[in-house]
Amino acid sequence: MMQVPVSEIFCSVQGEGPHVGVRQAFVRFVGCNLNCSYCDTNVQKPAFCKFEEVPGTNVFQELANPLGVEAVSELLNSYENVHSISLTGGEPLLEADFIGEMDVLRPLYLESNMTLPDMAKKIRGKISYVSGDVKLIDEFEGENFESHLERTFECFRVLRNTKDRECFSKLVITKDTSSDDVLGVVDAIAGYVSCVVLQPVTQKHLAPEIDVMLKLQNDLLDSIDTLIIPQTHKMWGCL
Ligand SMILES: C[S@@+](CC[C@H](N)C(=O)[O-])C[C@H]1O[C@@H](n2cnc3c(N)ncnc32)[C@H](O)[C@@H]1O
Ligand SMILES: Nc1nc2[nH]cc(C(=O)O)c2c(=O)[nH]1
Ligand code: SF4
Ligand SMILES: [Mg+2]
Repeated sequence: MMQVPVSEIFCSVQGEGPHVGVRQAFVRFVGCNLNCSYCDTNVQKPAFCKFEEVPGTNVFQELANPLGVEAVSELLNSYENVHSISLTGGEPLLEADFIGEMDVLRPLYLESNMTLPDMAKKIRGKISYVSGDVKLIDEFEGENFESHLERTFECFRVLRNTKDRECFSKLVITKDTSSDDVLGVVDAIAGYVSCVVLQPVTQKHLAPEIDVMLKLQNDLLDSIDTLIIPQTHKMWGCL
């Protein structure tokens, strides 16, 4: 039976994107192949997985890592009235083999940096929702920006929007984001996604100007449904 380290398992509401507000069970895997400057999540491997048995209590059990796929599935299935199960991290596609063996009662909602197309192929038939980021950072170890983008586009093609799978894209926008870069990548993935979400970075000192966001949305709306939605879970302090 497969085992992997897990950072946390909890039940909350989706705080980002077009399904903001739906109740979800979350499993946060550890480890990431990227290192985004704005990342709000610890991607290191912890000795224990934090499990919030009763949603919203901030009371956690500590489960020794690694956890088996049956245990993780059972913990996720313990939550009531869940719309879907958020696979996040870190980068959940690094654990595609584990995800392939999960046996859960609700649809899977993948939160990914969309840079691992071969891993995506392993689980595409199991995923009902894809919240796919495009990372516009231009510092990559051993790889240039163009090949990073090519792999990103390939990953969107693998996990593209179909009648059985909803795929949308999120782009975190900072004050340093180039609007031309955004227009270029959205043009490349427009055929693969249901809509685009511009997500302003949450740290105030990194945030984009509001007029720049609204102009970018307006330019994108000429070709695709485009929403501006900030992270909402941070506003009311839930997980
Ligand atoms: C922590 S990541 C984990 C999943 C995957 N590695 C990814 O980046 O999509 C989950 C989401 O949080 C977003 N995020 C991380 N830090 C953020 C910040 N400071 N402001 C806004 N969104 C942020 C990411 O862009 C991503 O959409
Ligand atoms: N409430 C809530 N919504 C989220 N949407 C994406 C998250 C993530 O970290 O992947 C996240 C998260 O950590 N909490
Ligand atoms: S890809 Fe996701 S988890 Fe990895 S560093 Fe970037 S925001 Fe953080
Ligand atoms: Mg988060």
